[in-house]
Amino acid sequence: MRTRAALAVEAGKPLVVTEVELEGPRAGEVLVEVKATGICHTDDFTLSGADPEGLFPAILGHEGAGIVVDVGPGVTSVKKGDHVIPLYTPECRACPSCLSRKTNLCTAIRATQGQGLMPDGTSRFSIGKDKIHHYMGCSTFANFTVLPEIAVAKVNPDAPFDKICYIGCGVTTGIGAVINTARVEIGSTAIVFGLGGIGLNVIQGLRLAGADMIIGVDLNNDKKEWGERFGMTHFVNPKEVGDDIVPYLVNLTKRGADQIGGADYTFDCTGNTKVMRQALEASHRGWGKSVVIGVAGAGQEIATRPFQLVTGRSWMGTAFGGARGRTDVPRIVDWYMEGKIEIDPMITHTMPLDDINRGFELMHSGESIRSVVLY
Ligand SMILES: NC(=O)C1=CN([C@@H]2O[C@H](COP(=O)(O)OP(=O)(O)OC[C@H]3O[C@@H](n4cnc5c(N)ncnc54)[C@H](O)[C@@H]3O)[C@@H](O)[C@H]2O)C=CC1
Ligand SMILES: N[C@@H](CCC(=O)N[C@@H](CSC=O)C(=O)NCC(=O)O)C(=O)O
Ligand SMILES: [Zn+2]
Ligand SMILES: [Zn+2]
Repeated sequence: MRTRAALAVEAGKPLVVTEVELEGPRAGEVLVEVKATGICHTDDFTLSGADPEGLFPAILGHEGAGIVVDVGPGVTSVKKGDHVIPLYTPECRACPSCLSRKTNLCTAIRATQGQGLMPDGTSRFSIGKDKIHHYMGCSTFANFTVLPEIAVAKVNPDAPFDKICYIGCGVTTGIGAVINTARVEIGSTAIVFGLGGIGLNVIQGLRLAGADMIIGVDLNNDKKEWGERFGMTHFVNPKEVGDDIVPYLVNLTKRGADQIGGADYTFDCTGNTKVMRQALEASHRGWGKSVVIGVAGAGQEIATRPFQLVTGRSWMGTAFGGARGRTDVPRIVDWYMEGKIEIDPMITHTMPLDDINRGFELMHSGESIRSVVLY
C-alpha cells in the first residue's frame, strides 16, 4: 500500500511530506492507522543530527495513537479494530529484562530498532528501490505504520486519539519518572529543571504523589504560569538568580529543623549536561535522588565531584518513565478518562501533516507545550 508520511531526508533539514510505499505486516506484526501524533523534543533531537543512533532517510515520530487495521500471522494479543498506542519501549514479557522485574527496558528487539529496522532486519517503508528507516520502532509521522505486536498497547476505545497520543511518550515519561523511577513520597520536596512537554508532566506527577514543595526552573518566564497550572509551588529563572543556581536552590529548600537544604528529588528535563549537574548538586545530602530524563547529544558527558555521590546523593535515569508499556499505558489512559490526570491544556497546537514543520518551529520558539498532528 501507499501512505502519506513526513520524511526526514537529512539531518538539519525540514521534513518533506510525501507518499511512501508500506509493505503489510509480517509474522508477529501489526498495521496501524495512525490517527494522531505528538511532536516530542526527541524527534527534533534526532532530526538535528545530534542523535548517535540517527539514521536518514527515516520516518520519525514516536508519540502516536491509532487503530489496528491488519495483523500478520501469529498475532494474538490485538486484532483489527483495536485502539492502540505504539510503544518505543516494547514489553515482550519473555526477555531477561522483562522477566527481571527490575527494568522496563525490554531487550527483545532493541538491536534492530536502533538500526531503524523491524525485528527481522528489514524495513517496511520504501520509495521505489530505496529503503526508508523506521524510527524508535514507531514512525508515527506516517499515516499508516507497521509495528511489532509487542510494541503496541491496547487502550480504551472511547479515549480520544488527539489527546492520548501524548501518553505514547511525554505524559508517561513525566509521570512515570516520579512514580516508577524516583518513587516520590507524600510531603517530599522536588525541583524540576525544564518546564516543557516532559517537565510539566513531572510536575503533575509530583502533585499526584503528594509532594509539598515543587520548584520549577526554566529560562523562559512564560513557563511560570504553566508550572503553576499543574501544581508547581515556586518558580526560578536561572537568568535572574546570578552565577550559580545551586546554592540558591539549596537555600530555598531549607525547611524547619533541617537547615542543610537540597531537594529530596530533582529531575532534569532539559537534556543539558550542565543542568544535569546542577540538578544532582541541588539534591539533598544523604538521600537526594536526581533523575536524568533529558537526552543529550552525541559526545556530551556528565560530570560532578564524586564527593556529591559519596555524601549520599544518587544519580539515576529513566526511559519512558520506567513504564512497562503494554501493562502501564492502558492504565494511564484510564487515569486520563477518569479525570485523574490532565492532558488537554498541554496540547497547545494541532495541525495537519502538511504543516508538521510548523510544530517544530513552535517548539524552537518556546510557544508550544505540545503540538499534535491530526491525520
Ligand atoms: N528519557 C526519556 O524517556 C525521554 C526524554 N525526553 C527528553 O526530555 C527533554 C525534554 O523534552 P520536552 O519537554 O519535550 O522538551 P521541550 O523543548 O518541550 O522543553 C524543554 C524546556 O527546557 C527549558 N530549558 C532549556 N534549557 C534550559 C536550562 N539551561 N535551564 C532551565 N530550563 C531550560 C526550555 O525553556 C523548555 O521549557 C528532551 O531532552 C527530550 O529529548 C523526552 C521524552 C522521553
Ligand atoms: N538514541 C539516543 C538517545 C535517545 C534516547 O535516549 N531515547 C530515550 C527515549 S527519548 C523519548 O522521547 C530512550 O528510551 N532510550 C532508551 C533506549 O533504549 O533507546 C542515543 O543513542 O544516545
Ligand atoms: Zn518522546
Ligand atoms: Zn522483553
